[in-house]
Amino acid sequence: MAIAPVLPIEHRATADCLGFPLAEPLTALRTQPAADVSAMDGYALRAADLPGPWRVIGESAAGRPFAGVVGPGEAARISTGALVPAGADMVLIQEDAAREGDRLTLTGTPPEPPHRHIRPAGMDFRRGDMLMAPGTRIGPAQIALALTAGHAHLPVRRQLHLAVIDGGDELAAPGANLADHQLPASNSAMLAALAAQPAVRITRTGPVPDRLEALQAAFDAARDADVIVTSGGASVGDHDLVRPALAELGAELAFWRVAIKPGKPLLVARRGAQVILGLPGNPAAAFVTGFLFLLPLIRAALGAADAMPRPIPAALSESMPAGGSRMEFLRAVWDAGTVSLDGLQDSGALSSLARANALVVRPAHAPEAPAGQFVPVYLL
Ligand SMILES: Nc1nc2c(c(=O)[nH]1)N[C@H]1C(S)=C(S)[C@@H](COP(=O)(O)OP(=O)(O)OC[C@H]3O[C@@H](n4cnc5c(N)ncnc54)[C@H](O)[C@@H]3O)O[C@H]1N2
Ligand code: MOO
Repeated sequence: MAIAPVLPIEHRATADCLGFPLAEPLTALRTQPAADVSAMDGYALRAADLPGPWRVIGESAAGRPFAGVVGPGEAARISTGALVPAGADMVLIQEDAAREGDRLTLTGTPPEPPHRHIRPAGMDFRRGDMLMAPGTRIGPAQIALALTAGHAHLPVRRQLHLAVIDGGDELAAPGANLADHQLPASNSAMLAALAAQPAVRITRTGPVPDRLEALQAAFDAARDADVIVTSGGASVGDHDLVRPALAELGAELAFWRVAIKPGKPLLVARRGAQVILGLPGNPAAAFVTGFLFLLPLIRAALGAADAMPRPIPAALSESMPAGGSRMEFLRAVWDAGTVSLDGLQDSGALSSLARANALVVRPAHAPEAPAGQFVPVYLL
């Protein structure tokens, strides 16, 4: 992941930060709650005055506190979230009280301990508390926490610009009438969907024909992207033009080919700060390498603490045949801790990819694994 571009930090409106990793540590700018508040609707009074009765002298509502002091024998009507008035140290819930005019009597059981229905100042966090570490992914709860802690804006990396290019003479636009030598382009839409998130701005180009100048022009048009991802043309055939096109553009090849199945002809290159991922054209190979390489690259560039996908153990529902010379990522269905391999693992097959919700990892040269054995699984 050392190859990931480092995106600059900016301050973004907190409500618009969904999915962005936090770029700097976040400390609380305020204490929550700022003062003691009631957790229930009822009456604020003094525990020492139990068992009552009391005289109701005013009201503390959420956002409209009671200005006076609750003295001996007195009570204030109070609502959930309202400040506990000065003098009071107990909230009697209204179900345990009866009120007639300003006279309040105890009908049920008083709270035990007496402060049970009072949320003390700082119960959630205090000003200066460290709330979130850099790299934390901002989800719905993190948005609410940051806002409550007084942060209208958050430090995050700027949006990553991803350019996705479809290439190949056999590819046609969606919906076109097709001859047998043609098929609808689907990889760039699939990869764009895989990468889609608010922190990523995606542009798509193609299908680009198998001509060096056409591919170079597509790369050139995407020169401002942080990451370019192509699919197809990464292998060894006469029409596999990604490497030659990159060489012409002066991009530096970081590596080409990895010992995984599907996904062998994966290519990674750099052009200045830009990273180019050349994924294989076979759709399942494009998906698997997108999941294993593109998504971690995006997460690392955005500064996520957990850039790499994490496998979980799951039990095989049936035996798994011995593996070959490459590490494999097998399409499977995971259900409640058990995983079933799909019978169709050809890297050109999309039907099994669409059925799968998991990838089972089979190491190179793995012996046959019996049913019930735990294997590492990536949930999709
Ligand atoms: N002699 C060898 N042949 C091949 C090798 C090898 O090592 N030696 N590797 C094989 C492996 S493994 C893979 S994976 C493929 C990948 O090749 P490419 O990345 O060059 O992909 P293409 O040949 O361009 O296309 C493969 C396949 O995928 C379809 N495709 C391509 N792009 C799209 C798209 N955008 N949308 C939908 N489908 C797409 C394309 O039509 C082909 O059917 O190479 C093996 N060959
Ligand atoms: O490595 Mo390729 O993706 O299997 O057909």
